Amino acid sequence: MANPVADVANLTKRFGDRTVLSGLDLTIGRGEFVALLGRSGSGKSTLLRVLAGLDGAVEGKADVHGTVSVAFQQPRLLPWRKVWRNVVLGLRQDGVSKSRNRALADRALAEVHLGEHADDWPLTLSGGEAQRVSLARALVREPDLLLLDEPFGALDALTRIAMHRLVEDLWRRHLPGVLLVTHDVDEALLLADRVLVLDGGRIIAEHRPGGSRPRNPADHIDVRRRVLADLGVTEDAPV
Ligand SMILES: Nc1ncnc2c1ncn2[C@@H]1O[C@H](COP(=O)(O)OP(=O)(O)OP(=O)(O)O)[C@@H](O)[C@H]1O
Repeated sequence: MANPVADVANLTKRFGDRTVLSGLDLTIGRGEFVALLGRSGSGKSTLLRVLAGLDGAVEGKADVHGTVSVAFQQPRLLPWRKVWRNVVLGLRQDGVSKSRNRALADRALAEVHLGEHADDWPLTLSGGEAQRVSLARALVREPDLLLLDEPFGALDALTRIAMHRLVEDLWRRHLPGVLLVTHDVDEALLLADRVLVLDGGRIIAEHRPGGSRPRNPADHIDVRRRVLADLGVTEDAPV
């Protein structure tokens, strides 16, 4: 693949005598939105942590070409810092001058439609708003690769739909690459160019829902069935 944003080859990760990732290969192209599905404990979060540079003790290659940011299932905001200060928490390590912080925070918060909440305290936010602050904190670094670790899992159904639209819109406008870990097959079919299934420490299947966006998962019933079969699920039940 030309000019990939992430390049993983023959990646192996062990915890003690347990091998979680085993010779895994994965390339994410510039401009691609990739979703990763897999059973609980299959190593999805482990792969994200390795790509985020949070866990370097691996064999093989896991290169990200550019900046990488992560948003997790829980927003992980510091309650004693105002919203905008939470957004810029990671910028110091990037060597960004403190004097630019407020402007960068305001811009990232505007991207997630929370401009008016910059001076609020995190505990006054709804769950969906807190998750959008977490997203702004990831966006403020202008990532080449955005890693999303089940970021919508804890949200109610309506907020989740709004977040899907927001993330798809952000990706389309200016995110070079997205890797979304999810348990929700429909979410993967809605958002991703490629849906990957992780099992036994490797990617065992790849599906491309295709079609025009915004998508309707109901238009992709055949792909859905194949993905579920790869996951070892025959019923239309949550994975
Ligand atoms: N720091 C660690 N020390 C030991 N084992 C770990 C550690 N982190 C993860 N593991 C193990 O690695 C395996 C994969 O974990 P991981 O969190 O990557 O799975 P996952 O696919 O993200 O699961 P889930 O869908 O439940 O979040 C699990 O068996 C887990 O217990």
